[in-house]
Amino acid sequence: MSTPKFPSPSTPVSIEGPLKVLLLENIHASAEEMLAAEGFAVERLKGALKPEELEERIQGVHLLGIRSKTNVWEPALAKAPNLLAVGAFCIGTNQVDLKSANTHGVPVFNAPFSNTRSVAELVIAEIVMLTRQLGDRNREVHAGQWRKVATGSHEVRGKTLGIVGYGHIGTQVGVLAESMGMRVLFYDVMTKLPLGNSRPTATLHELLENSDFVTLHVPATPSTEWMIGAAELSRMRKGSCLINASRGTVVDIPALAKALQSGHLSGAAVDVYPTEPETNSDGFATELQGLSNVILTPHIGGSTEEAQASIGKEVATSLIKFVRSGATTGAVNFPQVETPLIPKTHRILNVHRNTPGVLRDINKIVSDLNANIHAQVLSTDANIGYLVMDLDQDVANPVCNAIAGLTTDIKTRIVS
Ligand SMILES: NC(=O)C1=CN([C@@H]2O[C@H](COP(=O)(O)OP(=O)(O)OC[C@H]3O[C@@H](n4cnc5c(N)ncnc54)[C@H](O)[C@@H]3O)[C@@H](O)[C@H]2O)C=CC1
Ligand SMILES: O=C(O)C(=O)COP(=O)(O)O
Repeated sequence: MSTPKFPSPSTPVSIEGPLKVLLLENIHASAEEMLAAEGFAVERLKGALKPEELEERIQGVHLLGIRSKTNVWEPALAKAPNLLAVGAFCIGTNQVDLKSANTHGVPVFNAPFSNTRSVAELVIAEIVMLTRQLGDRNREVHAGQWRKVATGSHEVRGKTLGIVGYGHIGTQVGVLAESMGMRVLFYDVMTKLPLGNSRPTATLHELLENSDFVTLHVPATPSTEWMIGAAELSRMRKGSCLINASRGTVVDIPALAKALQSGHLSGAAVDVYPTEPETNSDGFATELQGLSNVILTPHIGGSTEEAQASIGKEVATSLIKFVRSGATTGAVNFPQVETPLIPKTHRILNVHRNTPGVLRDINKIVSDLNANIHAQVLSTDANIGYLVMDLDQDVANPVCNAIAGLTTDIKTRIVS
């Protein structure tokens, strides 16, 4: 395990003027509206930022909003000592160095459910498109060719769908597929409740060998990196199809291209790629371009108006609750604390290194100032402790300044 890098601020988080919010990647307007309504100064950009660009733009930012593209790594976090939180307006948080955000006292909030149905519906559409070769037929007629064929076209009814990753998206795909008469298998590293008539397979290989369509719904983790390579593709049934709307690092694309060119696979639908452009004005190239019965989409699985509006509201709500009360419920990398504000008190939020004696030092500061603690909640993880403390208003500032001066302090602020 790498030793965590802790900042040592020695002063509380400084917030002069309105809270500065930077929203990237065309985050839905609902988020900007909610955050601006709180009196925050919101800047909203359409594209993602490269790591070196983010290191520049993040300086002075209190709340950062991203989607799946912008990487938030340690160098950027180290240049944003006043960054309070990151909102990942999506599901996946693999683009954020979660451990570094944790040790910098920065909770990361995402929207774990809001776009799952959108992805599931895209996958169902792609299963039908692939089995009827609609992409090719569509292109041919647009080009003035009339190629009416049944060869290689099949009904989905009675075919087998194999789902890799039976989570929020995979389960919805399974239910929708069953409603179309498909047989559903799934492979997951966790024991899952099979919905409907779906059935788990003991191994990934068992799923690959018994499916007409394989769809991937796993997160980007070390265990899923390149999990579908040449060996796995060769285990898939001849004439079967692969769908990837999870992460680009799950599938070895050159190997997929070879499996398609050889005719081993009869089609594929790919929505995510190992590297993707930061903005819509950038070009894009992949070995899959020009191959027949291959559907290529620009990471739009979650891109519906319904999903984006819902995500915008959900993550903005989490960020506002954290700013106003310190609630970390739902943060993917932080100790979970949520406790109601107490009238006529000032709330101190303190993130510290999880070493013995910190709470003793903090409570000594409080008792030396004869302060009355109305409420105190502490939650810890391996690296940090997160303390929420409600004090009499007249002592909160000196206590906050003294706590921030402790060598174990990571981030301390008073909830205004
Ligand atoms: N293309 C797009 O626009 C979108 C892509 N996604 C991607 O889809 C992924 C899945 O989303 P959800 O279903 O909401 O996540 P989830 O966390 O509900 O489900 C993921 C499932 O994968 C399983 N899993 C993890 N590692 C595995 C492995 N090595 N082998 C087999 N199963 C494994 C987990 O146990 C879990 O059941 C997200 O992490 C994200 O990367 C999500 C939304 C939109
Ligand atoms: O929700 C996810 O994890 C996604 O991949 C969606 O990504 P996006 O918000 O479209 O950049």
